[in-house]
Amino acid sequence: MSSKIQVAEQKIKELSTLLEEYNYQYYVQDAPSVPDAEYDRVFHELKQLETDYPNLLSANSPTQKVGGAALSKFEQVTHELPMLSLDNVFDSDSLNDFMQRVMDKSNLAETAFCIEPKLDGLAASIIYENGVLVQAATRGDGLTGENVTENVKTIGNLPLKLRGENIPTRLEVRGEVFMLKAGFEKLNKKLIDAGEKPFVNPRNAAAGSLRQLDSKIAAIRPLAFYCYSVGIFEGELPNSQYDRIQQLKQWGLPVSSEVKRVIGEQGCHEFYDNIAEKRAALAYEIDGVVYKVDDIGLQQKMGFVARAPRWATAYKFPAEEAVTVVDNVEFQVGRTGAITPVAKLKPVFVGGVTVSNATLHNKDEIERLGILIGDVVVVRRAGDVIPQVARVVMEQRDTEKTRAIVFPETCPVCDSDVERIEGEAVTRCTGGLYCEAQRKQAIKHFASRKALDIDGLGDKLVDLLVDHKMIKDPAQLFSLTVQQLASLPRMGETSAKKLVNSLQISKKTTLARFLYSLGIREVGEATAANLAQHFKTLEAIKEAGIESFKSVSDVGEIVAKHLYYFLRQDHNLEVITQLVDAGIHWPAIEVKDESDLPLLDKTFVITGSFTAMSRNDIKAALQALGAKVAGSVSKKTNTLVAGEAAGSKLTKATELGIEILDEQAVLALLGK
Ligand SMILES: NC(=O)c1ccc[n+]([C@@H]2O[C@H](COP(=O)([O-])OP(=O)(O)OC[C@H]3O[C@@H](n4cnc5c(N)ncnc54)[C@H](O)[C@@H]3O)[C@@H](O)[C@H]2O)c1
Ligand SMILES: [Zn+2]
Repeated sequence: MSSKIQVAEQKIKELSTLLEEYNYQYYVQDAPSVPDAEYDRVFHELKQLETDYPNLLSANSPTQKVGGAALSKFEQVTHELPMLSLDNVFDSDSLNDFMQRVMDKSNLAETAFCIEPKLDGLAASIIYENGVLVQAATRGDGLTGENVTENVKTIGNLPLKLRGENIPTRLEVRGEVFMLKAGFEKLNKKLIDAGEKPFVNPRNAAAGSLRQLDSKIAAIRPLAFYCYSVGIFEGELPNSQYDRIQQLKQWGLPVSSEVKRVIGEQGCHEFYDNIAEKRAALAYEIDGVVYKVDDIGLQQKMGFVARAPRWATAYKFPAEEAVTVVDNVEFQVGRTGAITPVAKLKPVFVGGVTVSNATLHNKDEIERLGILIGDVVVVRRAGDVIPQVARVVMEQRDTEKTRAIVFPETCPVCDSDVERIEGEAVTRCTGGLYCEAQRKQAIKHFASRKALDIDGLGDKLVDLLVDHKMIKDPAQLFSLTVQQLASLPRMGETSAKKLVNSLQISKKTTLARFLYSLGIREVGEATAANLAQHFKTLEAIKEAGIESFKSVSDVGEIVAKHLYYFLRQDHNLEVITQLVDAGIHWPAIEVKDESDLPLLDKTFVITGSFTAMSRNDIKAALQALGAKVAGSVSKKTNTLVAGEAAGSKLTKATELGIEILDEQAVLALLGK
């Protein structure tokens, strides 16, 4: 034997063993370790070698077999007609070759094809006797399948009894058991919540659900079925694949509404493009299109090869999943300070594009995936969705080459500390005002209406100022000159002067607005007002500890921590000092003793509309007298202030017997 043949023989052995292992995981365990594209690649490599060295082709080769063996825990069913697989093509040239072969055989210039979506589930054979469902089986190895009658009977859209006329006395329909995408998501969520292992994809979820010994479990799984062919039958059926499917539909059997009959190549390509576009929006997964010769006579004339008919082929969509390696993990800081780990991948072609980055979202996701740098991973890109790491191929982990993903302790952009608050998935940079990644966002917030309310400083202008490196933080706004501003595109001297003027005006503010303007996470206007009222001075707030923050109304553990960490960053403190140095000031908050707070510990709710005072002003005035102002009526509410057109809150307050004040009464209470 020449050494070349020996090498080929060795390779064939290797590939066969690998495919057998993949088949076992896929068909027996319902849990594939590699994406279909990877399986198909190995399969085609083996097929090519066997074509090149026909003497090395064994009848036992995975290329000659269908599926996996039936599990012995099920009763076995012998198929009267073998259930085969389908040949695959991946490009339009190979599809054209297939069409050409059909046309050569048919001696017709234009042949009719029945085109069907290639449903991504598992094949089943269902036998009806005198219109009654008597047996259902999986494909198994094509000759022997598993008896899953009781489970199939639980499938919602499948009739137990056929309806209509001329039903064959015996009829075997074949089709796909699959799971709707929405049902799959729900099922996986349930499994995860119950601490169980989720399914890799809807196909495997359908297979795992159908092949349950307990039909009660199958019954609660969201399975569906579509017919796509007829096996054995005793009775009359049309002589066209398309007409047969329509006939099945008339007997009450579910069929896909996408099935079409077209003539010639042109129609076939159009159908493919059409459904490829629709794919993401379909309620179920499809992995390609199946082209079948429509004329049953011609089908019979063309016949079969070992594992597939010659009269049909599947044109598979570009794979949505591919295998690659994680070279590194980098950390990106978003506009709001969220730190996102991003996997740097060995570039891989998936979902029609080359992908070299995939987001890992956050720490929880990293833990869920169990991913390490150097791991072999499955990357998924479906439709326009950004690429994700779907899972780690644990079988291929090389512990010599992998290392853990370590989250940075400081922000990779500004070096401030990062925080991750318990119960939150996101890790954030606490640099806030200082962090370059968050700069624009921070300045826009600072200038916004409820913050410093800087007239004329819109989002676009902030972008320009930062892009032109004229400001780095809000404090630098106040040293901008008319000349500098006027040099910006689309900015005349008049607008520049106006802006400098409104910056000047904005310096006079309140402590509450100032606190709000700092953009501390989850510190909204109401919280800022409560903080100002509680602590009275900026100094007191800077010195407060977590517990002390928590004693402020509306401030819980999380907000307290955000406040505390923000004010522990030297960078942030510097910006605050610069702002005060730039002249930002506010009136001192009077320290009132408790006798000045007649509404202390009283909870008010305000609803409806008012004429003499705005709702916000009423709120502020009540708070100044020590009241708490809440958003909804509950047993804890003491008083409801109800203006014009008050609705459900008024009803509820009346039901609970809570004191109700109209506009006049509240004005009197406030001494206005
Ligand atoms: N990831 C893995 O480890 C792994 C392992 C084994 C197999 N696989 C995948 O499974 C494929 C092989 O499986 P297969 O033999 O079931 O072949 P297949 O899925 O490529 O094609 C045949 C099957 O298509 C289904 N089908 C859907 N719509 C149909 C329609 N309208 N008409 C006819 N049939 C339709 C039927 O179930 C039929 O049995 C591989 O190409 C690979 O993608 C993956
Ligand atoms: Zn930062």
